[in-house]
Amino acid sequence: MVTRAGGLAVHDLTVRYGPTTAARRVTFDLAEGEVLALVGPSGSGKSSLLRAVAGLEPAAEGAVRWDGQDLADVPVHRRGVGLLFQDGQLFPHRSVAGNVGYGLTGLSRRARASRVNELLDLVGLPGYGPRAVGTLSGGQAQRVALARSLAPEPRLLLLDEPLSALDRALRERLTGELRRILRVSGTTALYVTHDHDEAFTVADRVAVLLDGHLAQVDTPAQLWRRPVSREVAAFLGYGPFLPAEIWDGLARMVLGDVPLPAGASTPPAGTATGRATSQLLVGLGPDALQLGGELAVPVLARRFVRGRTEMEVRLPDGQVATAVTRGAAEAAGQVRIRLDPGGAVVVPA
Ligand SMILES: Nc1ncnc2c1ncn2[C@@H]1O[C@H](COP(=O)(O)OP(=O)(O)OP(=O)(O)O)[C@@H](O)[C@H]1O
Repeated sequence: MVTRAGGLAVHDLTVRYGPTTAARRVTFDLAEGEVLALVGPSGSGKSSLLRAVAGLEPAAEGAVRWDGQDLADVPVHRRGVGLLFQDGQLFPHRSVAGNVGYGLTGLSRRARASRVNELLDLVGLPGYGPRAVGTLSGGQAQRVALARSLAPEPRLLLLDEPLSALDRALRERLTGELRRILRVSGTTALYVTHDHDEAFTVADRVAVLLDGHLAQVDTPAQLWRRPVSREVAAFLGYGPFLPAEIWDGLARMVLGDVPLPAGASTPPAGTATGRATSQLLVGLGPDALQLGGELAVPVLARRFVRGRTEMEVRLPDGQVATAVTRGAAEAAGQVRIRLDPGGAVVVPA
């Protein structure tokens, strides 16, 4: 990987707690102004990595650099990083303005008040300065915490599950707002979340951490269309996986043909166009199976969510998959399904 001169460079970083290796030889970089999300299942090492970048956890091996400078001997408070956690932990005895202005030292009273107002505008809470923090809703409190962490203009903002304590509707709304706020303020940020949808919304690139190792770093679109492995695809929500063979540039399997990804100049390793092979898997995405095809399959369960019916069906090979249709649909014991090839991905077996 090419390490850019500017911004953050994490190189071969390993984080250990006694015998437990939480992150193993992780390498990535982050350009100034870029937002990178770090996603992965619970226990995959996301927080440990973030803490090591902040300097809250020592690196067992490897390096964290900013603009080429090794930060190993730079203490947390001199790294120029801002931190925002799940519970923003506002100072309860300070007003909103007192919280936001907390890290603003060396400014005149007037300049400080003006900067606080600017930040409250940015996070959508104009006029909230005099409010007691105890009177804020959870979403408002988290926005104040964000304003406080942005106030001193940290060169790097580290966010660890900043929205996960909020309810789903609020989380979805604030995710979009967070993206806007980070863009407008030009903030360089590392954003930890276990929710890939949140990561896709907020970040320019997404890094998938699985069991302590970095499995893939890509743009959201590229990650979704071309997960590098079954494990990454499964984390993103693809599944079940069905064995396939390549024939003339198509992955052929029991439910139909799936084109190899656009731009895939060569088939995945171990395969050859025009020759049968058992080296591939097709992962079904959430919309890959639609009602109204040829193949009759038994229905195991049905639910109506967000205006569409999702049916759990049993595929010919015995695996359980989800077939969807718009609107509310009744299901007798069987339905006919078809594959939408655009909703499936091809990964190495
Ligand atoms: N202070 C600690 N002491 C010992 N082990 C730890 C410590 N902190 C984390 N671990 C272990 O390191 C591994 C990675 O944990 P980490 O919290 O970094 O994962 P995570 O991906 O952030 O998980 P989550 O999404 O659940 O917060 C886990 O096996 C965890 O049990």
